[in-house]
Amino acid sequence: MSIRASRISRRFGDFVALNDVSVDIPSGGLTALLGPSGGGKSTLLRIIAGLEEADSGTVEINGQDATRLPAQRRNVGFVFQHYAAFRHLTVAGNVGFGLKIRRRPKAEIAARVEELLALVHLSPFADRLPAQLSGGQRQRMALARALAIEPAVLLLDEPFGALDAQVRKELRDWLRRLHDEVHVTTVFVTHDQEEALEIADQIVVINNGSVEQVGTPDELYDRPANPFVMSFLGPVTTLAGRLVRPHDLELATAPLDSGVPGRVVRYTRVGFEVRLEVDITGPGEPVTVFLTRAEAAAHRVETGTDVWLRHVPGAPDLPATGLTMGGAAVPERELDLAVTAS
Ligand SMILES: Nc1ncnc2c1ncn2[C@@H]1O[C@H](COP(=O)(O)OP(=O)(O)OP(=O)(O)O)[C@@H](O)[C@H]1O
Repeated sequence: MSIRASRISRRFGDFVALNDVSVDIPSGGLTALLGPSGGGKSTLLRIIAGLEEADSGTVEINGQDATRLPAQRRNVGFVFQHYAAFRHLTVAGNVGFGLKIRRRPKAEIAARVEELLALVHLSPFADRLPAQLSGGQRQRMALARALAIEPAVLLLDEPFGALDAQVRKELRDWLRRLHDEVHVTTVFVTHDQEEALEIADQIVVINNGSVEQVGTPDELYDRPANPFVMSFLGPVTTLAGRLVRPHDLELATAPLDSGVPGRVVRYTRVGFEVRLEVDITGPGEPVTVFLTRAEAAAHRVETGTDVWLRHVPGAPDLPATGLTMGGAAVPERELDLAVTAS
């Protein structure tokens, strides 16, 4: 079931949450709506679900105009970050709830619930209450419940947002595998670029109520349309007026052809990686360089080493001007790298 949102605008008072946004979501794919907090991702998802009305624009689901259809007639399954389970119902009861209110025969409900619990690996927990599950198990139950009604589309709003990093990672791998089995058209909201790059077939980057770029993870990473997309997808730094990625810089300890000279002022080991801060000779902000441990060892770099830097030919770069970080637009852990570009 494909989804087409065309020319969607939505204001809250004077605030423009979505400004003339158009998005095509292909049938059977896993699409991520990615962007900073407050950019409008959830509002767009809620408009697609029918939980929120657009001021203007249309929503088509599978070629049918759904703009005026109430949520319950759009055949969508929805999972939120904080999933509200029925506390007094068992896991099986929660998963089967949608079928029960649709008055499906008992035997059919039982069979479907069993099948779904197996799919989300919760069969042994069928008779537990939601309070007796871990956070990750509860989100899997939420997904099973959303899938129970056989929705045409599955809409997930930061479904793993409240969980710790390890569980998040496990669940996202699991969601990708689940999707490969079930193939229901799925749209999920995330502000985590790694989550989007890792599991989505298509990514829609949304910022300040507008679409910045749409593409596959590789397209976005290799050919970012603008400095915002490039800096949102990962760390960036500036060399000779170009916005580049810190691991796309070549480093040498002897003059390099068209290399920029500088001196290492900070050396930090982060797991398998070495992160350097290089003060450029002459004016300019320090440049961040990421090397593998082996590269750093081969060059014998340490704090105080004189180095030459060059951008690896063919790696993406953009003019460093016009980068609008605007407050919280860039994830916090990227900020210390991104500020060197502003
Ligand atoms: N009901 C509402 N009333 C007023 N403002 C709202 C309402 N819903 C959303 N907004 C505002 O619209 C903007 C977009 O919100 P939205 O939830 O779509 O962003 P988001 O990209 O999903 O962010 P997050 O990742 O933080 O959820 C935000 O600035 C938010 O404060």
